[in-house]
Amino acid sequence: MNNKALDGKTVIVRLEIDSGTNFSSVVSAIEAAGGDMIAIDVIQTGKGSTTRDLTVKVKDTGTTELLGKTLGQLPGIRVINTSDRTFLLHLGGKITVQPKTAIHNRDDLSRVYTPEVARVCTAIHEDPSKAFTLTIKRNMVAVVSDGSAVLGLGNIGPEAAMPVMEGKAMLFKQFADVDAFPICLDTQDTEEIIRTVKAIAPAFGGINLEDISSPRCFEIEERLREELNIPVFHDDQHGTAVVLYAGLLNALRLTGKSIEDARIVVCGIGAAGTACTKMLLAGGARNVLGVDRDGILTADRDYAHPMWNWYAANTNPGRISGSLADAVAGADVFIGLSAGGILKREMVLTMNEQPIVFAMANPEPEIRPEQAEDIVAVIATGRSDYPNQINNVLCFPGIFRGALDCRATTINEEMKLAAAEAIASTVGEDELSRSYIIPSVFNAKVVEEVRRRVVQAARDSGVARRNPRE
Ligand SMILES: NC(=O)C1=CN([C@@H]2O[C@H](COP(=O)(O)OP(=O)(O)OC[C@H]3O[C@@H](n4cnc5c(N)ncnc54)[C@H](O)[C@@H]3O)[C@@H](O)[C@H]2O)C=CC1
Ligand SMILES: CC(=O)C(=O)O
Ligand SMILES: [Mg+2]
Repeated sequence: MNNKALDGKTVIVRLEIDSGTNFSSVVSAIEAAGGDMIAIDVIQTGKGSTTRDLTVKVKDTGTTELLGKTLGQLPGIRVINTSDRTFLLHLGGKITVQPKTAIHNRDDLSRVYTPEVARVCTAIHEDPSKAFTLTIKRNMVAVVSDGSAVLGLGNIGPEAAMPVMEGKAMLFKQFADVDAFPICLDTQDTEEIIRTVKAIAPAFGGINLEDISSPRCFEIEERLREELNIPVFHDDQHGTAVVLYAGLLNALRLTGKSIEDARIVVCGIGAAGTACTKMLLAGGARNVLGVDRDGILTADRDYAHPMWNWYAANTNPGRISGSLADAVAGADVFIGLSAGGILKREMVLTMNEQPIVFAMANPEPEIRPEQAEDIVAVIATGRSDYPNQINNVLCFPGIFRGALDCRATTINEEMKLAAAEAIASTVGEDELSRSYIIPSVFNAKVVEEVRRRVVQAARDSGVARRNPRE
């Protein structure tokens, strides 16, 4: 994986500098290592030394490492630590739990806690549906991962998955005022995950499964959907599919292509790639080719992965076989949900006229926009630092806001389609351009419109348990 993708761009180096040391040697060492000093803060001054934080712009991880080494070799200087701004932002985690009211006196205490709280417990015992009105269940979603497919980083385990899940919880709160709590499980056993999620479900109004690898993710989601009466949504499958579909509708509109006639290559037939394909087929696509590590999936082969047999039977009508390069030649659309850097410029050059490239692997896309933007009609990635961010963050806050507001028992196909149409519709005809096929995550209209249409779809399809006030 490319380390540049993980780099913080600015690092803070804390130095202890002996009195009498010439500071210009520090500045020269930073420049020699390829850094650019942009600020100095004095943290502490003592008789024999001063502690300073230097904020330095760096090009990549290599520069950061060289910086620490070079400065550490200077006489009279000790490097206390080097931390980039991203790491500083993660110190102690990114979220907290806060009470809604303060406890000022014994009267407050006896109402929030014992003895008065017992009356509320009894009321819920008599009518369990009151958990929705009298507990955090009404607005609380569990973000559950087993750390097995974290972004494109792979099976890095539950502790390492936490920063992503905390990030998802932040996005839920900021964009849709949904309270969400990250739960990273120390098991990758399908049955144990199902049992554990069912056991914690009473506290939650919805379950957002995240970064669980395929094929286990399919069974886990299916079983939990059957066995729980709250929405269970595997974000990497359905959140991604909803946003992909919205972006593709607009990119096709811009290029004058039709979904029925477009040759669409989906690379990475895992959780996201499979769900995106299902949505494309439901939307009318007739010429989809799936590609994974062993090449194009074809019905001429038998796969150990049961979903791939389904996939091969429902795509690739011409039973083409071959590599990613073979699949991409003559294609109208490339959708990458696989691994960074695997789509080469030479391959893009073989695509049909006005090619559409959605390189959605995170953190490193299948191809960087700067490598292809001059030869494509539209390019999108999953990242926040390029235009056209096709990322499930455009979907999951609004779809859960809608589902919680109408107390939906599930999130069904009708609600997903409504969410996709809502996202696509927030880009007006006069706004649509090659660098604006999908709204920004900061466009407040997105969550509101997704919520509104999702509530309507839930009501129309009979899964809403209440009619929310507008
Ligand atoms: N932009 C977005 O909103 C989203 C992006 N993603 C990204 O998509 C990627 C896949 O995520 P999931 O489907 O959740 O993971 P997954 O582990 O379920 O599936 C990944 C699939 O990609 C295949 N793959 C890996 N390297 C490949 C290669 N060199 N050539 C062809 N296929 C290859 C794997 O064999 C596997 O089938 C990740 O990078 C993830 O960050 C996932 C969800 C949302
Ligand atoms: C965006 C996201 O959920 C992923 O890359 O896994
Ligand atoms: Mg994910």
